[in-house]
Amino acid sequence: MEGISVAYASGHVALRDATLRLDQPTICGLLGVNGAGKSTLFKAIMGMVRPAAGSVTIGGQAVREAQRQNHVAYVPQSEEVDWAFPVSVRDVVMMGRYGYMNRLRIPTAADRAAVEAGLARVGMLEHAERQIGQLSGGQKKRVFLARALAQDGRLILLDEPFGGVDVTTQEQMMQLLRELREEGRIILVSTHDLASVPQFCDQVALVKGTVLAAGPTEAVFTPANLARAFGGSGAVQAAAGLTLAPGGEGQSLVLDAEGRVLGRLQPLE
Ligand SMILES: Nc1ncnc2c1ncn2[C@@H]1O[C@H](COP(=O)(O)OP(=O)(O)OP(=O)(O)O)[C@@H](O)[C@H]1O
Repeated sequence: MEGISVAYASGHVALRDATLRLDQPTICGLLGVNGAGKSTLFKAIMGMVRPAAGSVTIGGQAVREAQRQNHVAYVPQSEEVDWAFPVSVRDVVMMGRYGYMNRLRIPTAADRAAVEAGLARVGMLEHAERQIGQLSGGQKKRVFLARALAQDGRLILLDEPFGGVDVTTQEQMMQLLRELREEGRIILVSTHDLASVPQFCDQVALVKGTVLAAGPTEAVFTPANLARAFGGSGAVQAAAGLTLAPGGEGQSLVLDAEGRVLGRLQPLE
């Protein structure tokens, strides 16, 4: 995305002159405080909001064309889903195949196979017949991940997929996302779990009304940048349960609550 600005009907400008380029298989963490504009950035990539300025291209194509070719899969924030809607887990995952179907939406054997494979990969086959509202928080996340898998998108957007999931589920989801990267996909994932960023994200993009900084984690996930994005390193540390300790040569060590070293941060230029 190149220089995009997005204003809502209320007149609120959620993003101004935001630029982000992801050009190889990667896991990029989208970080920022509540209201920073992360979901808005996803919506711009999905074509759900129209930028007032700037452009978004996916694989060199306009958003609409990339959508038509099913290149972009989206795992929404749980709050955006109507869980009372009377559909089963399998129905939701099948929605990932709609873009491949004609207007009558009659699934082919390939569509069914993709759905079963997606359900199996996230461990939700045994729950396939359940109404989506009956699932636990972690199971709900898995269902939408399975929908993205069934869609077979080259770019996968996940809006806070780890919120409210247990440690084991989070680790399984992260492992799956690593596999998807190895398959050549680009993963853009918003998260408030800063502690997992150094091991999980190849790249980070810091958002605060724009993209403040983006690039390789070791270069961008720095104390100074985090302070810019989150308004003070003390707040970051408290929010993430992180501690920063001097690591020599101007570097900082990121320690978790138990004092384990999670990563090493380079000083900001
Ligand atoms: N439909 C809307 N109409 C008006 N303002 C909106 C709308 N959606 C979002 N906003 C505003 O735009 C800003 C960015 O919101 P956005 O949802 O992109 O933030 P976010 O970074 O995803 O936050 P969170 O971490 O809480 O999910 C916020 O100030 C929000 O209040």
